Amino acid sequence: MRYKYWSLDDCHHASGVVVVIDVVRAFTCAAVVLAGGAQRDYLVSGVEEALALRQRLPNAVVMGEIEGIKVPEFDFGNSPSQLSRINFQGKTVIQRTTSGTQGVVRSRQAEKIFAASFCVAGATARAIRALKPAEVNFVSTGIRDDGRGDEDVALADYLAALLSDKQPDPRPYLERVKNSLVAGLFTNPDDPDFPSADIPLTMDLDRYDFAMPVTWEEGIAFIDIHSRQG
Ligand SMILES: O=C(O)[C@H](CS(=O)(=O)O)OP(=O)(O)O
Repeated sequence: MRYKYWSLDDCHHASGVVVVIDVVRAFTCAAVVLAGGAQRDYLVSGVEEALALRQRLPNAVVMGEIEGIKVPEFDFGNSPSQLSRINFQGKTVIQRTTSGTQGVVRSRQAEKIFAASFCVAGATARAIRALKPAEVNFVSTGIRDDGRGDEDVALADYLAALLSDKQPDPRPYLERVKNSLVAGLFTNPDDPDFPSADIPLTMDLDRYDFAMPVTWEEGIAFIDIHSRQG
């Protein structure tokens, strides 16, 4: 299997099997709300788009952020520790984030997309392996010019090792999340936007036994419980 690495800047060229990665925090949040009972998690690019979709869909709530800060009109921010305390049974979630959902929306050449974080890593690797692809494309959505994004590249490296049957020790990969630049924002347990409890959740390897394949309907991307694999 061959592996290619992409960022938000060039992922519009990625084709075939594409794994869109956002460890801190969008796709940790996506897994949390699906595990918490959400029927569907729509992944959108714009704030207005998210709010308009909420108007159209029954039992819909919006979660996400701009640069990590909850949008006042949204129901929830982008904190997996806060979202893990909510019952999403019967709800449809609409998610808009600065990095993760943009990666999905921009990967328009992909034939198959998986949204991924460490808490669904094992199931994601199994779902990819079942497709027997010759090549896997990893989009690390957190990469920025200032050095941010190593937490996403760490997951790409870990998945590549898993897919190569190397039986990797996960600890050095998870250490990279802890030591990432973005993790340094999460020092205060009471910070409403960057609570310190979020980082341990983003490092909770295989917390959930499902992958998050993305489906498109009428031009809108979503993950739903019927698409779960792994
Ligand atoms: O809220 C987050 O963790 C980030 C904010 S940003 O990308 O660092 O501005 O968003 P996400 O899309 O979850 O990476």
